[in-house]
Amino acid sequence: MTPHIDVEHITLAFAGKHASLTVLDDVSLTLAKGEFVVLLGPSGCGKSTILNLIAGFTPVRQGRILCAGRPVKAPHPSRGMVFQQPNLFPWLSVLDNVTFGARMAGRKKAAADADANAWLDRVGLNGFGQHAPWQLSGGMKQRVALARAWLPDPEVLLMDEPFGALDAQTRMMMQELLRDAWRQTGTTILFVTHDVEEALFLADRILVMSARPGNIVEEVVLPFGRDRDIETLAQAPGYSHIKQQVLHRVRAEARRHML
Ligand SMILES: Nc1ncnc2c1ncn2[C@@H]1O[C@H](COP(=O)(O)OP(=O)(O)OP(=O)(O)O)[C@@H](O)[C@H]1O
Repeated sequence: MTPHIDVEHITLAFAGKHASLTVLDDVSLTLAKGEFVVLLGPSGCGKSTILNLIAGFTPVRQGRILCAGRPVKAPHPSRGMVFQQPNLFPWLSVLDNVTFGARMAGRKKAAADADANAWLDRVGLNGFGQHAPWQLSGGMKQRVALARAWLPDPEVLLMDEPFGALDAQTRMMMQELLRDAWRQTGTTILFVTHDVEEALFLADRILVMSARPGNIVEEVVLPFGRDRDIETLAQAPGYSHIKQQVLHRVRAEARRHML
């Protein structure tokens, strides 16, 4: 089967003041259509850089990236991005934040509003469309960011530690909400986190990266199926073993980074 996202032999260095910094060294990975893949790895190993390359924000210099068989050359609405900070426009209502991109792309307001309201409903924000961002909690703002990212019906969502700034309870609710939305839409997702339990709950497959220069050093296919209960997943056969395996690898790479 042709992969939906195909990252082939990417090497990338950033120019520094005195020398260049090689961040990615011959990285290859693929995502199948509708797959949920989580990237884990030490700080600075190049996880966000991979997302930026796939999004088209950072130009590919060595290697190539294909999305649905076509080379990625620039950002495109079919590849959405969600960041740790929701980055809402403070002067716009929740509804106008969600529809902003769609309206800039020329969609009629009534149609965009109808779709945005359906998304606000889906993320549990029914009735909040006319609120201002400052009237929302951190978790609610991030739900707006999810609705905004999903509104153009992207084929791929790139998520850079989207729940990293949330408290533990809110984070769990957001993880459940994300899994539900993903299962309904079938969007292909590449998700970056430092949290191994988050990865175990969300992913079909986990990719562990080495310390910089980053490369994929381990791939773990999770055997838990797609019906997962966040409260009982830890009792699933193999969970403890896989958690230990992934944690061990991530910590070993992080230690290597510190040396
Ligand atoms: N535009 C840029 N110019 C120069 N250096 C950059 C640029 N973007 C990233 N870097 C450097 O590339 C390396 C990898 O950064 P990146 O943000 O991809 O890491 P990360 O794995 O996502 O880290 P973290 O887990 O801490 O968010 C870092 O050393 C960073 O300083």
